[in-house]
Amino acid sequence: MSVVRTIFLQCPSISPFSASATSINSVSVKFKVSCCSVASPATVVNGNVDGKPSERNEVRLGLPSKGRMAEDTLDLLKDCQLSVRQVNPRQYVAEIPQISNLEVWFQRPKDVVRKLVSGDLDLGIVGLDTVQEYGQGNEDLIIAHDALEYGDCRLSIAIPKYGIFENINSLKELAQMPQWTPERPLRVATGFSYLGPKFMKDNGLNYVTFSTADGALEAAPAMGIADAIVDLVSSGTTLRENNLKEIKGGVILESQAVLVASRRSLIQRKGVLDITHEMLERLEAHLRAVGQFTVTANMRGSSAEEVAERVLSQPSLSGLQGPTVSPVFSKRDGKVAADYFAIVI
Ligand SMILES: Nc1ncnc2c1ncn2[C@@H]1O[C@H](COP(=O)(O)OP(=O)(O)OP(=O)(O)O)[C@@H](O)[C@H]1O
Ligand SMILES: O=P(O)(O)OC[C@H]1O[C@H](OP(=O)(O)OP(=O)(O)O)[C@H](O)[C@@H]1O
Ligand SMILES: [Mg+2]
Repeated sequence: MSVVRTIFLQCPSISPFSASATSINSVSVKFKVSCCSVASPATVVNGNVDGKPSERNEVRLGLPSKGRMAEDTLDLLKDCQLSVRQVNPRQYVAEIPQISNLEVWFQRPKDVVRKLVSGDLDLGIVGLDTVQEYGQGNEDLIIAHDALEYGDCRLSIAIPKYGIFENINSLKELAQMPQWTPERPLRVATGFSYLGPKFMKDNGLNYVTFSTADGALEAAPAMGIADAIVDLVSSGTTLRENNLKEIKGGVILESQAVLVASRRSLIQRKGVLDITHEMLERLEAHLRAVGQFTVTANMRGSSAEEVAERVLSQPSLSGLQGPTVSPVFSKRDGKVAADYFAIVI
């Protein structure tokens, strides 16, 4: 448990002369991950030939080396008492002292996914969008934890608010626009060249072409390069500032950071399953504790039982178990007395 912040309570019914609340950093959680068999036939891939794990003894975890996920990932692991120790920031390999036999490798998010597929990494933390885009439905990739509660965004189609799109508010309406023909298809700019076309195809948009771009996609419609874009949206500010809008039925994927594992590694590489358990227990313990607090307050009373009774008379104060009540001793007129009791709930 670590102290994150202290608040002072003002609660007349328990008349505290002081109280503090400490956010709980972890609760006890036990996980069981099991893996049955490899669902897909073994393929020949770099570092992982015929489904056999490559020759190494260490378990490898890939983390984002850059971008917005990099710092948040290290912060989350630190909150789970899994501090990543990097000898120097230019080195791409690091360790987590609490887990022996684990190597941490810093890679671009898309390379974390590619290297999981190739067998050069066993575990990784990236956004679900990156797993889906670069994993392309590969059955070797298993989402071990699907909600690490940061990196929230959605992959969405956006179109201009103006011109021929002014009254278009749904994917259906977009698909039915007479403008799109084999000669003049809907032009979509996206960095998601797997998920974008797949979604359009699955939703019956036939006359569509895609162009790829790495950044500032929101400028493409105004520049006349594209009619629509498929990109990540979080607050919606970038779309708004560029006169674009999302449409009904146009969300391709809801994404946040996930822990992803290679199925073959879980089954075949010694230590991967145990390390995955250990990480899941720590992650879940931390995530479940978010928003829970331990409150310590000193209450006046004639006995511990009387104080406990008053606390328990308010179900919202009882907590999961407890309260713990202990006398607070002070010296008055040369005599030791306990007029107050410390409650912990
Ligand atoms: N605006 C956003 N808000 C929240 N999370 C986001 C946002 N944009 C992206 N993400 C999440 O963060 C991940 C990394 O995005 P980021 O833009 O930091 O890196 P990148 O796209 O790999 O790098 P770059 O954009 O420089 O090519 C994305 O895959 C997605 O899961
Ligand atoms: O809805 P918002 O909160 O405005 O966020 C959306 C923007 O965030 C991402 O871009 P990023 O900041 O990663 O820049 P990039 O285009 O260089 O990837 C994404 O590609 C959008 O452009
Ligand atoms: Mg980006």
